[in-house]
Amino acid sequence: MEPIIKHMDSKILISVEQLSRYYGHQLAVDHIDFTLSPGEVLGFLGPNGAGKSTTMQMITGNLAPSEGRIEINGIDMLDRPRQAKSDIGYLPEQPPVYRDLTVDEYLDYCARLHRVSTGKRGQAINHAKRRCGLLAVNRRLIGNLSKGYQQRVGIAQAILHNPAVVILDEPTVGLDPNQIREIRNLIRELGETHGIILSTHILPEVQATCTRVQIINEGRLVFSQSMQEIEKQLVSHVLVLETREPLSDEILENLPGADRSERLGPCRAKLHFRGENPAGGIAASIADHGLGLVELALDRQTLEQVFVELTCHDGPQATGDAA
Ligand SMILES: Nc1ncnc2c1ncn2[C@@H]1O[C@H](COP(=O)(O)OP(=O)(O)OP(=O)(O)O)[C@@H](O)[C@H]1O
Repeated sequence: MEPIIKHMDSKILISVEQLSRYYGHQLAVDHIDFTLSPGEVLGFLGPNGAGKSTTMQMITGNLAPSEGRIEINGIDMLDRPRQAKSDIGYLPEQPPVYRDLTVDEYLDYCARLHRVSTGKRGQAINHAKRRCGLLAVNRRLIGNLSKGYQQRVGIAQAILHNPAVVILDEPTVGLDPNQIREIRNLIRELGETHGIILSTHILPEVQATCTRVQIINEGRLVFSQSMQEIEKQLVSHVLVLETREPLSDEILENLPGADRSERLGPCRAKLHFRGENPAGGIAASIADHGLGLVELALDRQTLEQVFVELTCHDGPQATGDAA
């Protein structure tokens, strides 16, 4: 059987070095460097106009860089664009599906565009349909399918030619919550056998799907970390406490395990702690004082807060995590 990734032994699927793109005098992408390895699902984030689409168009060989190098699976995009492109599957923000074709007709057309040989075409189409859950809609007109199924057809065309890298631009926009869950599961599955770049504005999507996150702001990469590293940083050391009866300053200052408190109202406060979560002792103390516990929960930092800090002009400056 054909291997799922043609060059699984290659360690780096995408290598981008000092990649830049000017539009006139405007520097839209400013000397960015990054790599993508097999099995990675890279969340590519940034505010509107940050340079995501420009970067993806350059990586997919649809836009010439002003400077820099792009290698796809060891093949230089500028020297050998046809070979480099053959290892990329791309789902643009607007899926390039033809509403008047059936799923089979459309995928056959795409397989020809991707130069899948006649002998392998049937097998490639069936494989893509199976992975994307499309076997039941072979003969349906694409225009009559739900948006979620149309998106699956878009993903199927991106993986038809068995590329090492799949690039997905906002793949869940406009889908309902069930469809979103299905497409996210599909992306996670594809991530096991391909390198994936996922561009999205939906931060919980990144947390649910990606193994690494990269943030671009004003053309520059300002953040690049594995999801594991991010999760560690998002572990909260703050509890939010709410009681039925007012909290006196004395009680607040003497809650067991809390280093410092921040009053949010007469009955509400944030409690900062180091080390183990002291919620058990605090709950017991509140009960001893007969104050009536209404809420005691971790105040979790979210990826959204990280994103805002790095990309909002009023927020703190980006730090040494810049790639
Ligand atoms: N064809 C073009 N001609 C001139 N300027 C452009 C062109 N395409 C993009 N730009 C500019 O380059 C910058 C980066 O745009 P780009 O579309 O890459 O950002 P983006 O991060 O994809 O934004 P969005 O999330 O809104 O799609 C923006 O300032 C944009 O206005």
